[in-house]
Amino acid sequence: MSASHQVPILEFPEDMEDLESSSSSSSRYWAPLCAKVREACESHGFFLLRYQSVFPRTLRGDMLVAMRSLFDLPDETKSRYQNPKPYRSYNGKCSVVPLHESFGIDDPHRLSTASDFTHLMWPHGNPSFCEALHTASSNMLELSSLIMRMILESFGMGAEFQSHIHESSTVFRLMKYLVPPPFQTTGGGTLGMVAHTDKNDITILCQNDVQGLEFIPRDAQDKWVQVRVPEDAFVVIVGDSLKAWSNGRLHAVEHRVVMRGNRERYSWGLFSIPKEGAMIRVPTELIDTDHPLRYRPFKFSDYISYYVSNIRDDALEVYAGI
Ligand SMILES: O=C(O)CCC(=O)C(=O)O
Ligand SMILES: [Fe+2]
Repeated sequence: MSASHQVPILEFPEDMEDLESSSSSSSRYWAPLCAKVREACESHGFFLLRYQSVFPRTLRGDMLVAMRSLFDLPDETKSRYQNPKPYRSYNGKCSVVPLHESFGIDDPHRLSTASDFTHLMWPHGNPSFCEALHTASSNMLELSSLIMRMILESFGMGAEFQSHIHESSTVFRLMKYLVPPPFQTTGGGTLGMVAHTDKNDITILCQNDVQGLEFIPRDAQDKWVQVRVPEDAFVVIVGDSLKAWSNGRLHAVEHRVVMRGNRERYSWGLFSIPKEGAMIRVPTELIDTDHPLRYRPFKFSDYISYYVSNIRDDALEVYAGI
């Protein structure tokens, strides 16, 4: 892996909450950290993040137990979860990526939502699953809002743009990748998730210790690079909506999952998405002679509808590019 393809690893300190406060001594640390987040989002479109206090080891363990219990349910039970919105319903072993299974749940940081989903899967309840889902999504939502705030501040934008954060909701995705058949495990591996850019603002992913995530570096448009995600790290990914909002300064990285070896992979992620009806509009602060306007204003929901019916790699440019 060449130096430019090294994935940035950031670490947020345990006392992050104190740093966020605006006193001048803490801002000496806060501002450089915001700049590092922005730099990673501009140069790579994603980064690895260590931030123990958001996701202690015990919660990771609880999430993995919870996910195993969910995906071990009979297909018939899992298929009860149907949702008309794209990328939500139980999606199992489809013909394009037969190794992949997933659920997408809207806002399970609300206890009632986590509980409804749990009761649909386990009519007699499953308190430990519900607790893990609710806590994981609440903590990851907090982290996602923090990262959005850091990005805004790195562009010199303060409270007046906080609406961009508040006008977002979330989808929490639970994913399992099956072991590829033995004849497919050698060489290039088997595709677990097709190449794509995320369509939302920011994605925060966690996984078990089975690797598989790959990305195309910003400066090498045709070369896939494997990422080794440490077990205690998050992967933070910039999506198309944030790229558009930033007038193309931030990079929405193309990524995919390739399965090799003989162990199952589990991952879970919080996708922050603009709220129903919210417009994505480049702020005037991000338009200048070096950065002429690249995207027209658009509604996220319209963009998703366009993407779902056209599925193309250059969807953002074709749909909203100027
Ligand atoms: O499972 C992973 O690590 C990646 C998932 C992903 O890229 C997605 O759901 O958009
Ligand atoms: Fe993705």
